[in-house]
Amino acid sequence: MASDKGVAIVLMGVSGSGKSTVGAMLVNVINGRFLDADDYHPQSNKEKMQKGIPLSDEDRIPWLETLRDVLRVGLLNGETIILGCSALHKRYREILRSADPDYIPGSYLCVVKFVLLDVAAEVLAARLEKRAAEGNHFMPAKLLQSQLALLQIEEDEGIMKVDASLEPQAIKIDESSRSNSMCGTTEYMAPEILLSKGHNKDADWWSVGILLTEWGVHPPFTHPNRKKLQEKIINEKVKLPPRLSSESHSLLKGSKCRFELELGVAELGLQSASRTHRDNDKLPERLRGCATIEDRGLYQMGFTPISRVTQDVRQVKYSREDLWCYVELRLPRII
Ligand SMILES: Nc1ncnc2c1ncn2[C@@H]1O[C@H](COP(=O)(O)OP(=O)(O)OP(=O)(O)O)[C@@H](O)[C@H]1O
Ligand SMILES: O=C(O)[C@H](O)[C@@H](O)[C@H](O)[C@H](O)CO
Repeated sequence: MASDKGVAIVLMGVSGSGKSTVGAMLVNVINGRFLDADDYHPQSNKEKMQKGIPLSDEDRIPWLETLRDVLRVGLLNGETIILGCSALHKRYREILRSADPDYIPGSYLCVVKFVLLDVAAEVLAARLEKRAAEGNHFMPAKLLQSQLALLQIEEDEGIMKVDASLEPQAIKIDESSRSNSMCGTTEYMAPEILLSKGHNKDADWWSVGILLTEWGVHPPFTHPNRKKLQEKIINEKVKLPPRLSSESHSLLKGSKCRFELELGVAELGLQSASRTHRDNDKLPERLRGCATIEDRGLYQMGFTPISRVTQDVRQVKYSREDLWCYVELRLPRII
């Protein structure tokens, strides 16, 4: 089951950014296991770096594939793994993401998450020189430039960036930190995503609200022209038609409100979709096909992309009553 899959947090960054230091601290505060990618380098890679020669793709790819395999075993066992790994380039991160057996390449929706430890070059150089002087690491400071030259992240990847030039105790890795990634289906996107203002999990609540409105009433924002659609989402308010039942009104006016209907549904509602198979016996016969909403490949921190859910809902063509019945059955978990 997708919901039983573990999660991997890859602390990434160039040499000296603090992957081992921060990783060791992080496992003390979350119930997880720390893996240091350096421990998986073959001796030949270490010797090459020791000689001051940067690794090539040929050196890195088998190493990353080994890490991928190790991560996969952990994920399938439901573990939380913190991996300290440079993962400097997108092509390297894609190998690590493929540890998630359901990962669709290029989607970046995956239980393997990346956190970039961001440190100014001069701070890095000072750290590495100090470490080299202490003589307890194979990586020479002179390789720093080649590492910085290779480091590249793309906005779409939704990588969390943390300021790791601070003292280790002051470094905050906060899941609620704002992301600037923009991916998904426009109809379900919150205004702050469209405005690239940075967003947090509230944006997921917005999407759930849109979904429920679509199920219960009609899609609140539609327009054949994408730009016009975006303008509508940004500028218009969602209205709840009075013809809905009082039960539906109270559902839509749940306590964790967001916009005018204020659909108060937490991210848990999205996670609950993954448990659909398990709960099927609790559903009326006519609703059991709703299991098709499960798509293990499309999870991101327990997030089921709404577009996929609605697409499946449309395909099975349930009546509005059926859908409300389905939503209400999920309610105890959703709110
Ligand atoms: N936040 C920090 N503040 C000050 N010093 C730090 C900090 N983080 C790490 N260091 C020091 O910098 C050096 C490199 O740290 P660490 O080994 O954790 O980095 P790394 O990213 O794992 O490096 P590498 O990839 O080369 O193994 C160590 O000497 C460590 O004590
Ligand atoms: O991709 C790489 O070039 C390597 O992972 C390096 O980053 C080293 O392993 C590490 O920095 C040594 O400590």
